[in-house]
Amino acid sequence: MEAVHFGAGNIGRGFIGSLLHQANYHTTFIDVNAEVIQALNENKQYNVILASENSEKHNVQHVSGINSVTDAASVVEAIKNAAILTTAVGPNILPVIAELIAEGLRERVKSNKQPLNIIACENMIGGSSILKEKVYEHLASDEQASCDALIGFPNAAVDRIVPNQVNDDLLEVSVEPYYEWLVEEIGIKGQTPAIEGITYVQDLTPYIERKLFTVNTGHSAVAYIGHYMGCETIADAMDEPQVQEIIKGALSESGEALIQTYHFDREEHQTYINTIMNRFMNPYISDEVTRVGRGPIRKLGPRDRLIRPASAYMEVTGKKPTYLAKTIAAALQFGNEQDAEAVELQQMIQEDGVEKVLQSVSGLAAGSTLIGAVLEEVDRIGEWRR
Ligand SMILES: NC(=O)C1=CN([C@@H]2O[C@H](COP(=O)(O)OP(=O)(O)OC[C@H]3O[C@@H](n4cnc5c(N)ncnc54)[C@H](O)[C@@H]3O)[C@@H](O)[C@H]2O)C=CC1
Ligand SMILES: O=P(O)(O)OC[C@H]1O[C@](O)(CO)[C@@H](O)[C@@H]1O
Repeated sequence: MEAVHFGAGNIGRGFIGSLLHQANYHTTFIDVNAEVIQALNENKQYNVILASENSEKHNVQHVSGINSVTDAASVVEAIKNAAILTTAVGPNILPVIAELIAEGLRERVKSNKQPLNIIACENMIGGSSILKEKVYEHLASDEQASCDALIGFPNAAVDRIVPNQVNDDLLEVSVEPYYEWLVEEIGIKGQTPAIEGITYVQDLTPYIERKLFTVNTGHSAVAYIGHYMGCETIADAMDEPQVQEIIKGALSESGEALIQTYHFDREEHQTYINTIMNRFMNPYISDEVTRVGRGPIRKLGPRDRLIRPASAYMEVTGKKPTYLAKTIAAALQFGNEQDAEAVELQQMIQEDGVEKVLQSVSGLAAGSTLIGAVLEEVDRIGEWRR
């Protein structure tokens, strides 16, 4: 069975590639990183190491790579024959890969009448649906109709912490033992792919919101507050009592919104939060706050991990959030010369001020309660300096 996976990075190799191998797929990774593609074609295997006491090693075999910059024709050929297509490239890259996927589908549906499921494994709500929209922009209406019959775009949520890392072996990747891959069954065309590790759910919304507004809200709180306080890693930040206080408060606020919206059991949700806090403190992982905070414009978006839970908390409780507002205030301070979005955000703040940025980037109404709450925390932020 052939799998095509876009993005041979941390999640691609360390999570999706590993499960595809265990499910007996040959995986063709598509990437723009020539070095990684060359290594995949030369080595034809790589190791995934579990970041835990025993450093358990999983050897992932039956892999190859195609450089989509230099060999688009081979990507089209691979898509024609694939039994599943997955992505882990980052939300901003989905529109970039859409045209090539459209070319592959255009050729595929002419001769291959087997269904194909395309699963975007990105930290975002509705990733596969957005990818479908972008792909369809490149297809004529008759081609779209053929795809409607055969090509599924089920939405998914993926959860596994895979930090940036430099290993002697370029392909080796160290990952936390925990993982969760949820796929919405309703979007599947044909049989559900038999991949151990995927949990199929009828309605993804409660699960992806629970994941994004707990794991990602919490992780970004640690990253932004920690970065503001001068910490380099998530582990350093988790050692700070103020970070602990803010993350607990932020997850209690997002938790309230989730519990009231989706009727999660209060005790079970607290256990979920505790598990996540322990994952952030995994001593076998070294994760930079700059990685976890990367792309602050995306993360300050209206539907993302900071603004959405803060707005939802206000909707269900009628109160203004304190700890999510502190986290948003810290996100607005996230300067990092290596991060194009961080640079752009700081420029926007300099030119227009925080209030305007919260309107344009976060979609908040001028004079809204949340803007007021964040501005109060921006004024107080100096209190957290170490
Ligand atoms: N690393 C993590 O802990 C987690 C990441 N995610 C999500 O997984 C996705 C990928 O994240 P990571 O693996 O951490 O990032 P990464 O940066 O390690 O991997 C992304 C890969 O995509 C490749 N890429 C960039 N442009 C491309 C293009 N046009 N065509 C093909 N490949 C291209 C890059 O070269 C890179 O190899 C993101 O949406 C992220 O939010 C989700 C859960 C956890
Ligand atoms: O990948 P993003 O959306 O930039 O988020 C930062 C990272 O921190 C996490 O929230 C937890 O590891 C990952 O899911 C993610 O890679």
